[in-house]
Amino acid sequence: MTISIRSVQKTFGRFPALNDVSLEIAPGELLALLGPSGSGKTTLLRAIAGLEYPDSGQILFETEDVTYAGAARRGVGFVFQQYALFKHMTVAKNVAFGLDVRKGAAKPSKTEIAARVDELLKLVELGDLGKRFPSQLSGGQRQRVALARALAVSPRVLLLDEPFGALDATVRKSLRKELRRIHDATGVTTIFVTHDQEEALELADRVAILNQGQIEQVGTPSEVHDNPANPFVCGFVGEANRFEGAVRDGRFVSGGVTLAAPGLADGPAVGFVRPYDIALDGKGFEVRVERVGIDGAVAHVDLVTPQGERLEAQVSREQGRSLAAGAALHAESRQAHIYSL
Ligand SMILES: Nc1ncnc2c1ncn2[C@@H]1O[C@H](COP(=O)(O)OP(=O)(O)OP(=O)(O)O)[C@@H](O)[C@H]1O
Repeated sequence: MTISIRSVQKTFGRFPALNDVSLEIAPGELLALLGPSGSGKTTLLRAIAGLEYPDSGQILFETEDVTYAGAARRGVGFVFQQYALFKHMTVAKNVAFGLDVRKGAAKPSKTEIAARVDELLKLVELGDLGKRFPSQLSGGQRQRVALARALAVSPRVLLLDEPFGALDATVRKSLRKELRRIHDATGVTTIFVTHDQEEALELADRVAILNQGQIEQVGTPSEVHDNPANPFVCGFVGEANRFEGAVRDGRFVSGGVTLAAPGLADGPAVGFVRPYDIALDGKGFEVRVERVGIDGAVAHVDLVTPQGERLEAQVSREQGRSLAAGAALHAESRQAHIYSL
């Protein structure tokens, strides 16, 4: 189902939580809403769910205007960060809940419900745990149950608000892959809120980056990472060294750091270089190695220019091992992102 968000505005008191937000989500797409705390992600998700109403603007499901429709009418499945499972019900009963509460002809038979619960528990790989209670599950398992429960009613759209936020890093990573697999198996249009850029880039088909109630950029993970539209996106998506300086004659200069800035007009600018876009192979501006930290297959090298600018390069483990603190080198960026101010 296509979801269209058109010029949505939402103010709490005098604070604009959403400021003229427009966004189109394609059928079957997995879209991440990414942004820092307070940027409006949850407010936008709640407006799509029908748990919050915009002050102005429109939300369409296909051609149906649902801007002021109640949550129940929209056919959305919702998963929150906090496990909202019913503690006194078994896993199977939790998953069945949305079907059990249906009335009259809309309610499937007992056998149908049991079959659907079985199918969903298999899908989230909890096939054997239907008889357990939520208190007998790990945090990751509870979120799988929450996901199965949200999917039970065959929602038109699945909305997830930081669903893995309360879990540890390893469980988060594996559930991320699970969610992608489940999404691919069900094909349900999914919107996923996160403040974790790695999670958004790894999981989503497209990422919408929010900042102070506005959308800064929408694009595929590669587009927002490789071609960030503005300094905010560049600093927020992927790691980056940031320098303030000026462009003169096609070069950006910030103290001892120089970067190629072809085609940019002379004047004040801000430049970003990703640590893995810095080459330490004898060319470029002068730097001194302050520290080398080996982290698995890569090495993080802290560098300082003679004028005092600090930057980090990421090189191979082998190259990192060959570098000693105090060594004088030359650094060159393979790719930089420079924005006129
Ligand atoms: N019910 C409310 N009443 C007043 N202000 C609110 C309300 N809900 C949200 N806000 C404010 O609106 C802004 C956006 O909040 P929102 O929860 O959408 O941000 P978020 O990007 O989801 O943040 P987080 O990642 O911290 O959850 C925040 O400044 C928040 O304080």
